[in-house]
Amino acid sequence: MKLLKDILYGVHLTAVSGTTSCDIASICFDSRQVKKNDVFVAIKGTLTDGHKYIDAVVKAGARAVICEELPDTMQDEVTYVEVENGNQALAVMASNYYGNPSKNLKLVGVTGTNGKTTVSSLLYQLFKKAGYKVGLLSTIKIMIDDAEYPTKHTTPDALVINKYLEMMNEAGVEYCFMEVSSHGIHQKRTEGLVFEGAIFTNLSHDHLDYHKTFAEYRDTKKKLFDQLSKSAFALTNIDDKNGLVMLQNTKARKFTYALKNYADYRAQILENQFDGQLLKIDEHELWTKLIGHFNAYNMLAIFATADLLGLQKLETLRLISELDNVDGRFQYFISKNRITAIVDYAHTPDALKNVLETINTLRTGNENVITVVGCGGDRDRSKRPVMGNIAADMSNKVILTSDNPRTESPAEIIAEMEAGVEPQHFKKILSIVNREQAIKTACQLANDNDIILVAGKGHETYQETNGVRVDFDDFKIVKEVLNNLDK
Ligand SMILES: CC(=O)N[C@H]1[C@@H](OP(=O)(O)OP(=O)(O)OC[C@H]2O[C@@H](n3ccc(=O)[nH]c3=O)[C@H](O)[C@@H]2O)O[C@H](CO)[C@@H](O)[C@@H]1O[C@H](C)C(=O)N[C@@H](C)C(=O)N[C@H](CCC(=O)O)C(=O)O
Ligand SMILES: Nc1ncnc2c1ncn2[C@@H]1O[C@H](COP(=O)(O)OP(=O)(O)OP(=O)(O)O)[C@@H](O)[C@H]1O
Ligand SMILES: N[C@H](CCC[C@H](N)C(=O)O)C(=O)O
Ligand SMILES: [Mg+2]
Repeated sequence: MKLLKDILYGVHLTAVSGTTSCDIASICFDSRQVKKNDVFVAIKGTLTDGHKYIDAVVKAGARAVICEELPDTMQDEVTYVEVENGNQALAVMASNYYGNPSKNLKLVGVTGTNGKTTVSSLLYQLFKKAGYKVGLLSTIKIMIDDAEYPTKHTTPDALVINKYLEMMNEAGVEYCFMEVSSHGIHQKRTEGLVFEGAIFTNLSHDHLDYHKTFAEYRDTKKKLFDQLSKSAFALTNIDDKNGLVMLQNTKARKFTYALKNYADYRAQILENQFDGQLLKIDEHELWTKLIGHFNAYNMLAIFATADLLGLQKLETLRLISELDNVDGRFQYFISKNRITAIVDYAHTPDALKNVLETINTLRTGNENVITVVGCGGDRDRSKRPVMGNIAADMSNKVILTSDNPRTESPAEIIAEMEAGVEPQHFKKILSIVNREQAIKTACQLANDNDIILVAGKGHETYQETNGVRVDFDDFKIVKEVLNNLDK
């Protein structure tokens, strides 16, 4: 039990009815989970409004209700607190409830359209190798040093974040790296957290269903930097045209990285091969297994972060060369007949273009590139035609297919992708709704030495349709099919 007034510390209250000196069992923002003596926080969401469920939570035994407007009828035994913003209140309350765990470790946030999982997972690996106890909150998984936990979000809700940070405190974790998505920032899931630093990777087309305009999407990302303290660091990629925007209003110490422009941290690509690339960072040569110019940015970002967090530069470079690729990011397998199958989480136009550019620059002869790709349902529809055309333009053959249709019709999503394909590429494309069948067809079409790219789902081990997730693993399937075809 915790006192309501302690949980509310730092929350801007606009009205209170009842006592705040009451005991609270736990914080809840979903009426369906409220138990006796809980405090319920009403949130205005995208589908419904938590305020509609206030009567129901009171019946279920809630001791207190936090809301943006006090209800017309109030019960004497319940405390009602009015706040300006439910999401913000929830985030601050969650931090207080779990003892402000972000203050007891060095928390670094990574934001940007692409590269968040890669950068945060590599930082986790790097700091582990350097001998520290490390935490990770990422799209793929949550790690408390060596213990792994599943996750459904890139940036979980404030209660989940703070619960895991508290567990990290208990486990003696010193550094934690976390992905900060634009949905997370917009829904204030990370407010109330104390960041040691923040990293910006890049900004390109995504989530314009949710943020409506690119400017709004950019400004949402920028908020992470606006909220940093004076002692924190703000590290940005200034080869990206929005890199400097992130630093405009931050109080933090500002640092830049770049491959093309003058910056505090610079890298050069000396060699690029299928099994790795040679980089020059800080006058030192460094071999990394991660390929593609986008990964040169990722490696530079982690080198700079390690330096800003006080690791020795030479030791960092040595450890970076040992880092392994992240699951589902350019994960490849070479078959008996030298067909290369690559699984990559490219689910945005920019990521798809980068991956195909990398593949095309590594081609040594006249091998064909066969791409299997789809676009997610209930997500930004305007990505679909653009991704359809990028795939067709940069591959010899494309199979358009499904990627988590969610509540949409898979065939209609594919039709929207097809609509973007320019006429000169029409003969390259095939559409197969069933993703397994699409992968099988790509494998059947592949000749010796060809390259198959299966894009969009990366590490995911499911396909989601109408709220139901069935087991589905791109890498496992493509490997099995090629082996069974004896190719
Ligand atoms: C669009 C979106 O982001 N939605 C998130 C949001 O839910 P919502 O706004 O739809 O909530 P709602 O259903 O309208 O309900 C409003 C409030 O009423 C409450 N409620 C609802 C029903 C009821 O009977 N009783 C009740 O109390 C709900 O608990 C909620 O507090 O708040 C929920 C709780 O935090 C999230 O789980 C949910 O994520 C949904 C499932 C989702 O798919 N989000 C994706 C888009 C997302 O967040 N992705 C980013 C990654 C993007 C990227 O990296 O590219 C992420 O960080 O994971
Ligand atoms: N720095 C980068 N710049 C551009 N593209 C990148 C970069 N790093 C990775 N990518 C591409 O984007 C894909 C997704 O990378 P990653 O999972 O690291 O991004 P993310 O930002 O975590 O994505 P999400 O928003 O889904 O969490 C990769 O599979 C790769 O194709
Ligand atoms: N974080 C991204 C992941 C997209 C991955 C893709 N496979 C899909 O399901 O659309 C999102 O939630 O939009
Ligand atoms: Mg991610």
